[in-house]
Amino acid sequence: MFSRCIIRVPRFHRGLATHASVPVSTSHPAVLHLKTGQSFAGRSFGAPCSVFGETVFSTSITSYTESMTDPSYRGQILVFTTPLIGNYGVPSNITPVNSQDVGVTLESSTVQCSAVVVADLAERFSHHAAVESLAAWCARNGVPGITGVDTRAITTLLRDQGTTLGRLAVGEDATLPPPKPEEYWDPTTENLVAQASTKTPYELNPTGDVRVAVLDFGAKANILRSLVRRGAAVTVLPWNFDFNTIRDRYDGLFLSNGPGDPNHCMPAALNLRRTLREWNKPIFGICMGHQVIGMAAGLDAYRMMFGNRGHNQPVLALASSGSIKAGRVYVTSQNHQYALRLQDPFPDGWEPFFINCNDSSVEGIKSTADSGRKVWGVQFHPESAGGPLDTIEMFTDFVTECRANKLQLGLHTDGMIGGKNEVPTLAPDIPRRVAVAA
Ligand SMILES: NC(=O)CC[C@H](N)C(=O)O
Repeated sequence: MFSRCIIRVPRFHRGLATHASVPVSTSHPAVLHLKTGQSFAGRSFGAPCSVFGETVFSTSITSYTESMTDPSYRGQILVFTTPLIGNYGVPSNITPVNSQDVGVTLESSTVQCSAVVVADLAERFSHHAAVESLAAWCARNGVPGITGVDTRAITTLLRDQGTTLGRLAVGEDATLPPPKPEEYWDPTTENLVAQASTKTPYELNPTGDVRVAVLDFGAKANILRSLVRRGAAVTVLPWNFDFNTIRDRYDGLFLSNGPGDPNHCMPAALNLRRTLREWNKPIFGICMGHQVIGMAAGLDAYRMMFGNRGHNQPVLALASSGSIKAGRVYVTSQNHQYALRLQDPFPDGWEPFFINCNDSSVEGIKSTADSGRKVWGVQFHPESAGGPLDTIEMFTDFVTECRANKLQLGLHTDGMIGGKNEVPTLAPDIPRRVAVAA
């Protein structure tokens, strides 16, 4: 008998199902204006304020919490193409103390994007780890959102016109005419990396057996976790710190992701050019870090039409290295607006590593086998958070190379820089987030 279809509706966990602080039906009106002239009216949620930003879309179907706390989204109004957003709420962002402690559960300590645009905000949420709704979280972090707009139409426009400056006008502002073209704020004119980077060096997992310095352009927490989980002692440095002044203390250098135009990072690329000339240990860069490696190698970083943001970007490996096999396609997590220009010939000592299967943009570069160097850069995010873990072993490859390099050089022996367990410090006052065994 099929007269009654029984659908099991999961019970909301521990009474955590709530309504947003202000139900959308009674919230303020909101309008998303694009500099190209179109406007989309909906209802506001989150913080009741108006913002400017660069309007971009992401095709990810999960992980709105990770995307929104990714520092690379700084200055951007993030449009989710997935219609229902907020249905699993937001977890606590305080990390339980364990051996992989980098201080946060999500990708940074706060919401980084300027605003979010969703078709259908879920005001009720259900997840065992959720502690609040998306709307309440946005409100607490001063970030406005708009719901009830046709995100398919907005995405089609952004795809056809390219990434466009926008204004999310909320409340009374929503009744005003759209800003004039010259009134739109362009976040890429600012050095967003300088805002997102740590201001002072700090260490994670100082008892790790291999020492990795991280140039922080706005690093996602999962990048730091991925290094720490593989046993690295990590020193996080401000984006413009000249690593050359301390490089002899390290077994490897990592360059992180970061927001905005990579050309603002030219000072870091120039420092790196010297490192590449004079220091022969493993170097790995992700996204902004990859672009900085490319600029140091002599490649040009250009602005793409609408970039790649999502968790389903296929990339083809053109060379084998470590866990990566030439000829294989890997599905990757991405969030970028700029890319390295493919040029023929490539600079001496360098080769393309990956290419995007959709738009043929450069997805990775590496030093050639005969260059004597071990340097890799990838435009995508092997650390995921969110997205697929197809390329996560690139972190193992990097830390393994650092370790092998250290063994070759004999740095593992006692007597080097005060003995193998002593952590050389940059300055006595570097704060240490010391790992505590779980
Ligand atoms: N995720 C990133 O590191 C992004 C790099 C750079 N901001 C870009 O948009 O291309």
